Amino acid sequence: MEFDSSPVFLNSEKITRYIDGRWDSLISCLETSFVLYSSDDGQVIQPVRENVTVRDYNGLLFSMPVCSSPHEALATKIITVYNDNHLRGLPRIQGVILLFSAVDGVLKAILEAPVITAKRTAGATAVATKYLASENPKILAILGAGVQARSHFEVLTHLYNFEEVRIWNIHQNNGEKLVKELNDKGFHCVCCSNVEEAVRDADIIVTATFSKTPILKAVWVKPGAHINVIGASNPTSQELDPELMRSAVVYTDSREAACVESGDIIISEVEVYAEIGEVILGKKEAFRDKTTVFKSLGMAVQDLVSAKLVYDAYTSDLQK
Ligand SMILES: NC(=O)C1=CN([C@@H]2O[C@H](COP(=O)(O)OP(=O)(O)OC[C@H]3O[C@@H](n4cnc5c(N)ncnc54)[C@H](OP(=O)(O)O)[C@@H]3O)[C@@H](O)[C@H]2O)C=CC1
Ligand SMILES: O=C([O-])C1=[NH+]CCC1
Repeated sequence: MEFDSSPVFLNSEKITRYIDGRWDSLISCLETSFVLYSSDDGQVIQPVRENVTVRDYNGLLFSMPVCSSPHEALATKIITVYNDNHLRGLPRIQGVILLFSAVDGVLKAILEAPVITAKRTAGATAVATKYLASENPKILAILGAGVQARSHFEVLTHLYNFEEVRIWNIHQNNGEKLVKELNDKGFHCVCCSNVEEAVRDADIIVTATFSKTPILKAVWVKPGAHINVIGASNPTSQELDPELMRSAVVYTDSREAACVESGDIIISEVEVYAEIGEVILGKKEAFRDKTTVFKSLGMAVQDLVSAKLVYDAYTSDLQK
């Protein structure tokens, strides 16, 4: 029997070709992944990710396995997160996603992780924002000016027509660089010199930084705003002050992960009200008129559905 076992290797450039301009398909896949995960009927098996600390170099190694029966697929994302890599001129997040057939265990593809991680995280935020933000949001504030800030800008301006987009970054020159890059493409964004100025009256806020301590305070946030908390993905880091966490209705992607991984939840001692999948399933309410927090940690099933979207587009292109 002939058996060609070679998996395809999809680098960032190829992935970008098959994922760019496909926000609606990606958002729809991610919505499905939230539903499958929160259905709790064994269709998705996703343990809490493992991580190893690289103490000497301020690094982490994450391993994120998952099986999705409806997709007949298995995946594992393996990434490193090195906080000081900007000093080396390297990305802080690197790695690969391995995509297997669940039917026979064949490794189908190896995909570079950064582009998918950027897009699927922003796409997941888009799903949460669609359910939790007020109708017709006018002001968007993004805290951070890195990879996630860019992909969140892209997806949220795809979904909404904002009157104002404000960006704040710890190093203002990097914030200004991003604002210039976006304005050169025809957008109109402003760079703010402090967080309070950036979030004043904002309807939607994104925190996408590597801060370990809170950067966003309750007193600065308009009641009823929706906040997507993307950073602080470990039990000792926070992006939001505990008062803000306690005054908001808190949603997350995975309750099981949030209770062991999210400093914003653990240190603030808040209850998770619902997984976003439970809201989509109609099991829990979406409080659009209250201040809401979506604590995003990132799930392997999001990587699986996104990798599959790219792989399927690539293989159907080959058959043309
Ligand atoms: N929820 C999820 O699914 C995912 C979450 N993440 C998390 O999102 C966050 C952003 O990741 P990503 O955009 O890829 O990273 P980048 O390195 O591209 O950007 C990081 C941003 O954080 C800023 N920053 C660094 N240190 C601090 C600090 N002490 N206080 C405030 N801002 C700071 C950086 O500013 P400057 O460059 O000027 O130093 C930069 O704007 C990280 O916490 C990461 O772990 C990432 C992937 C998925
Ligand atoms: O889900 C993910 O890929 C990550 N979450 C935190 C860092 C990377």
